[in-house]
Amino acid sequence: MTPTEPPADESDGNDAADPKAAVVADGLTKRYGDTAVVEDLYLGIEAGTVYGLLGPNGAGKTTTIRMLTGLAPPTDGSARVAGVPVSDRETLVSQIGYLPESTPIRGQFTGREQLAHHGRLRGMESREIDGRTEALLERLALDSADDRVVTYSKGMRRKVGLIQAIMHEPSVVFLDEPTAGLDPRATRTVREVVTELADGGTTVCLSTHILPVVEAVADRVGICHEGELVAEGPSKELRRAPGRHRSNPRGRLPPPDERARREPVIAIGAGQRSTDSTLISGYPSSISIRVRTVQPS
Ligand SMILES: Nc1ncnc2c1ncn2[C@@H]1O[C@H](COP(=O)(O)OP(=O)(O)OP(=O)(O)O)[C@@H](O)[C@H]1O
Repeated sequence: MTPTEPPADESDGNDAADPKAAVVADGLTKRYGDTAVVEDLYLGIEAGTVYGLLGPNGAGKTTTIRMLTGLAPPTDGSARVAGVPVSDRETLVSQIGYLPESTPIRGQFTGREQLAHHGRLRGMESREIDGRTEALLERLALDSADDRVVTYSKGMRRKVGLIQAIMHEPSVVFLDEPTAGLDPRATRTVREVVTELADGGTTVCLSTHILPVVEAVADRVGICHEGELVAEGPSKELRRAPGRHRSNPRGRLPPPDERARREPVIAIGAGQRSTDSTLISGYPSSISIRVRTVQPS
């Protein structure tokens, strides 16, 4: 059972009837061949909040987002986003925005042209496209909008992708590693934009393997490990053991006792009884965390 699986005695275990639920996943599973890369995922994201999917490389974050955006059909289970079943991608696209892990680039276009093209695909009027584009280019400090996107740096492409994801003012936005390739200043701006979206009533679901990003913006956090949501709870209850650090810079695995001291501990549900503990190993990648799954005592 995943940490968020509804108790068996709840009416039908489906939050879709809850008007506050913008994203509901009900036993969502994705298998490739015999391998389950996302397994039995139960998730409910309240409208107007920011949800962070945190986990190391290969944990299943992108696959989860691709299922929730209707791009990867689930092998099992179901999900609704903004009240729309993810199987109905045609209806879903008007409700959602999506920043994929690799920013889609139309090499022959300038940044401005790419955004205008996307706006038209989303049914926006020219005046609306122009207004939103100018406002967001300024907000994200992207001043090369008339250069061809093929000449953009990774960070600039990320900004174009983010504008594309939000310019049509969707009710739910999915951001896959939104701060990847951004410098600290741009990272701060993106965090602010995410917070502003939620303040304006937009629901944001973002994936990252960077703990401070989640701590800064997310209302709730789900920790993915090997395709399962191993812990879930309010981000303000994330706890890191003092004095522990992130990773071994040389990428060598230290001895187990030293490893245990070095790895940050995340406990969700502070002050509650710990029931088990799972080591999420990411060596030598950028996240290596021990998760203590807790439940009320
Ligand atoms: N089309 C596919 N066919 C087979 N396996 C796949 C496919 N797509 C993803 N996987 C596998 O599913 C697992 C989860 O991948 P996913 O990209 O969802 O993880 P992630 O948490 O987003 O990782 P990252 O942070 O590196 O992007 C990985 O082991 C990956 O190799």
